[in-house]
Amino acid sequence: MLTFKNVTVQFAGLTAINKLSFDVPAGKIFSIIGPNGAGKTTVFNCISRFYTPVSGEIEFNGKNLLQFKPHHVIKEGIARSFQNVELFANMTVLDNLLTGLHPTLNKNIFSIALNFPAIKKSEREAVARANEVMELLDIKELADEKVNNLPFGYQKMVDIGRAMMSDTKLILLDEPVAGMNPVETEKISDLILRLRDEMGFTVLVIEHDMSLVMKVSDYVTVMNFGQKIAEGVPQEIQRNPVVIEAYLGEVDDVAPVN
Ligand SMILES: Nc1ncnc2c1ncn2[C@@H]1O[C@H](COP(=O)(O)OP(=O)(O)OP(=O)(O)O)[C@@H](O)[C@H]1O
Repeated sequence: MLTFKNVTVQFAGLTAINKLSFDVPAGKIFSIIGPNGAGKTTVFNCISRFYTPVSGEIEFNGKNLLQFKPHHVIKEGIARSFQNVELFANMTVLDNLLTGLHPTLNKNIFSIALNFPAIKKSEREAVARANEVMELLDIKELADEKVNNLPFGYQKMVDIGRAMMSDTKLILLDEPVAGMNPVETEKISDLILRLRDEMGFTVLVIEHDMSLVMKVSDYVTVMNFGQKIAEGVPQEIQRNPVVIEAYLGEVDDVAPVN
């Protein structure tokens, strides 16, 4: 579904990503791990089209992603949840979810001002989609709750819910459990599995929490200094000495895989 081919990104002499290649298959959970500064967020910023590589290709469903502007990327079916929850704190859960549709709505300001019937219809459809998403997330009773009254774990769910609002195929999750307690982490890891299994999304995750990565991932790519140093299923990654040295700590510290 998503392919990086020899992608290189540089910032004023610093190579943030160096000839990186990987393939994210449709319907899978694919994780990118690596130490701080390895280049993981830069990968997401290339996919979102905030950054443009100096060389290499990025394809999404067979299309050249580099031809698109950031708002077109969303229309192509790629949605992103950010490292820090970026919701409208004083707005309700329902209204925050509705903002997830904003980039895909194609209405001009005059038809909105004149309150054309087509606008009423798309409003109704948007609210219906938000209700569907809240049902999937099991947070329907929170629809009218202001987001800043919710515990952090629920705010993250709303953030992910917003990414589910449009016609999304690939969801990018940037450190979805950063700052969460174990109960919240468990809830989000269950949600990530449901995104794949019950809702049919493909998920690309950046995460430092190894228990989550090992639990949810179909495939893991490991980056260090902008390069891919390993790739495989979680069990292979957990045993790979190069990965252990670069990232996971001493060999003796790594728990055996069940
Ligand atoms: N806009 C930018 N301008 C200059 N340097 C940048 C920019 N974005 C990223 N970098 C640099 O590129 C390198 C990779 O950064 P990136 O944020 O992708 O790493 P990361 O693996 O996501 O790290 P972390 O786990 O700490 O979030 C770092 O050295 C970073 O300082």
